[in-house]
Parts: sequence; C-alpha cells; structure tokens
Amino acid sequence: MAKINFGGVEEEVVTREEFPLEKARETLQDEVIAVIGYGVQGPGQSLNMRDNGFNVIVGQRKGKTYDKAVSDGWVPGETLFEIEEALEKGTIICFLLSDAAQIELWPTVKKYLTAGKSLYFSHGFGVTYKDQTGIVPPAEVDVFLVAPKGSGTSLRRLFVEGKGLNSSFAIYQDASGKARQKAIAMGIGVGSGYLFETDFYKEVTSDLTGERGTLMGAIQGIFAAQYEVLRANGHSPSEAFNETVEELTQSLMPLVAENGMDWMYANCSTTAQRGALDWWKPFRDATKPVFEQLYNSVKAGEQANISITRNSQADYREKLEEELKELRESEMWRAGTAVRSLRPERN
Ligand SMILES: NC(=O)C1=CN([C@@H]2O[C@H](COP(=O)(O)OP(=O)(O)OC[C@H]3O[C@@H](n4cnc5c(N)ncnc54)[C@H](O)[C@@H]3O)[C@@H](O)[C@H]2O)C=CC1
Ligand SMILES: CC(=O)[C@](C)(O)C(=O)O
Ligand SMILES: [Mg+2]
Ligand SMILES: [Mg+2]
Repeated sequence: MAKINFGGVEEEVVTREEFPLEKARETLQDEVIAVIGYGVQGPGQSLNMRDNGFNVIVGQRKGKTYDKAVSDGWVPGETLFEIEEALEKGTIICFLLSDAAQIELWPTVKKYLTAGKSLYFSHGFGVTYKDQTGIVPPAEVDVFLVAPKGSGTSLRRLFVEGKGLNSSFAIYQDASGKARQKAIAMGIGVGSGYLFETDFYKEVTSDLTGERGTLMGAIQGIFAAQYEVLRANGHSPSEAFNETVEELTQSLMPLVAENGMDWMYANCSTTAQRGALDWWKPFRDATKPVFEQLYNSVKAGEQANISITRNSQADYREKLEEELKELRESEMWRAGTAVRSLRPERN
C-alpha cells in the first residue's frame, strides 16, 4: 500500500502501479466472476473486467436488460445465463442488483454460496442493514466490496478513454485468508483509479449521505433555489439557466476538477472572487444543519428503510418515473434542454 498525504492526513491506498493488472489477473485466474444484475453497475463492471482479460459471466433475468447484455456481446449459454445458472457457475458472485431487489433474491443467492466461494458487493447496504434486509452471508465464504465512486456509466466511459474512477474497498469476512487480495484484484479489474480502504458501515453511510447531499440531492435543491429567485426577479429562463447550471457544468466545474476550487476562482474576475469568498461561508452555515439532519437519518437506518420500502413496491418504477418527469418537465430543466440543443458541437 502506498502512503499518501491527503491534506495533512496520511492514508494507505492501493495504486495501479503497486497492484498492476497482471497481478490482478494472476490473483483471480482460477475464478469465474459472475456478475448478477445488468442495471447500471453490472454493465460497467462486467465489460471492464472482460476487456481486462478476466473470466466473467453475466446472470440476468430475461427481458430488456438481458437483450442489452446480448447487444453488448455477452453470449447466451456461454457468457450470459439466467441468474440461477450464473450463481451456480460463479465462484465470485457479484451481487449487483438494486439494494431493494437484493432482499428478494437473497435466499436464492445463499443456496449457491458454498465453501470457497466469494460474495462481492458494490455497496455496504445489504449486510450493514441486515436487520432490514436479512442478508447474513454464510461463514465459509469471503465477503468483500468494491464501490466505484460514480455511476457505472461513467466507470465504463472513463475506462474506454483510458481513465478510471476511484473506488473504495472493504473486507467483511475473510474465510480463505485471501479476501483482501481478491478484493483489491477486483477493484483493479473493474477499472478503478486508486483504491482506498473502508468498512461496510462507513461505505454505506458516506454513500447514502453523498448521493442525498452534494452529489445529487443538495445540488438540485440549490439550483432550484437560485433559479427561482432569478425568475421571480424578472430574469429570462435563458439567463437564469445559464447563470445557474450551464456555466457551472461547462465552464467552472471542469476547472475545479482540473486543479481545485482556488484555481477555478483564480480564473474568474476579481469581482467574482470577492463575492464568492464572502458568500461561501453563509451558504455552508445555512446548509450544514440539513447535512447533519441527513447524516443522523442515515445513521439511524431511516434512509435505508425508506429506500427498501419504496423500492420494493410493485409499481416503484412508475412512481419513480413520475418524480423524474416532474424534474424533466420543470421550467428550469426544459430550459436546459433548449440550452443544450444550442451548444455549437450539437449542430
Ligand atoms: N448505479 C450506480 O452507478 C451505483 C450503484 N452502486 C451499487 O451497486 C448495486 C447495483 O446498483 P445498480 O446498478 O444501480 O442497480 P439497478 O437498480 O440498476 O438494478 C440492477 C439490476 O437488478 C435487476 N433487478 C431488479 N429487481 C430485480 C428482481 N426482483 N429480481 C431480479 N433482478 C432484479 C434489474 O433488472 C437490473 O438489471 C447497488 O448495491 C448500488 O447501491 C454503487 C455505486 C454506483
Ligand atoms: C453513482 C453512485 O455512486 C451513487 C450515487 O452512490 C449511486 O448510484 O448509488
Ligand atoms: Mg456512490
Ligand atoms: Mg449509492
């Protein structure tokens, strides 16, 4: 493990240099990696592992996603199977169904977790909230996770571009004495940038906080608040959308990604810098109580409970679609559609 100083705190992390792809392949050469589920993480991880030369099969029930797997080059009867058949053939079972669906399939998965096999997650959810999920792995299997810090779609896209998303990894159960090596090898195999270690509890609590917070929930909330204030004061949708979203995603966030916040600030006017430096703390102070409320709710298991309850309902997809439609059909995001259609590269 490489010791790296993260802002004054030393952490041990795994880089691709110290755990090269060849070593990962060697570690897993006798394994059949069965990716169960072909939603968002399933395609990203399985295709990256296949392209990296691992022995991968996919297990997916028949339907639209099964057909997508076929069009991605998985061959029925050779590398693509019904879930139970893949569970039987696999020695590392990658449980990549949605967290709610994992509950329903768990009794089936458990049947195939014989001694010597491994159970792999990309989330600490199932075992951390075992009181709610009933997921308690048998003692004689290795249990570990690799959680890519981003969408499976980006995991695949970045891999194809020769880049990589960072991932965390964690060991829950080490029956073989080799769980750690296997977990790291899987992390390298799915196309991670660097790997940092965590545990199942910390993975799920940070993940549920992040996606409800700055990554997805808070960002939409703050966009909506600013957009609404601008519109209420007579600004056009074009002006409000550009000043709230388009400039951020197209101009300023790429600068933050490249070299940090002060670098982005430094590339803006002194007027903008003065205002940003004066206003970031009031925004922090206003939102911090909401983040604290969120974290406490995650810690109490409430967010897991909501996610399980809502996503287990028979009509959850229709209801989800209604809520996504509300976003899509809001003035702000319809304005966004128009703005994107006018990007020079789209013509
Ligand atoms: N979406 C993402 O990019 C990320 C997801 N994760 C984690 O990875 C895991 C997989 O998540 P996603 O790829 O988002 O899953 P998903 O919500 O896209 O579902 C995956 C698959 O589950 C199948 N499925 C759903 N209900 C089923 C049922 N009752 N029986 C059989 N199959 C069923 C669907 O057909 C789909 O192919 C989760 O633990 C998630 O928290 C981690 C990092 C990012
Ligand atoms: C993409 C990711 O890492 C998330 C936001 O945590 C998820 O999809 O669950
Ligand atoms: Mg995440
Ligand atoms: Mg998540």
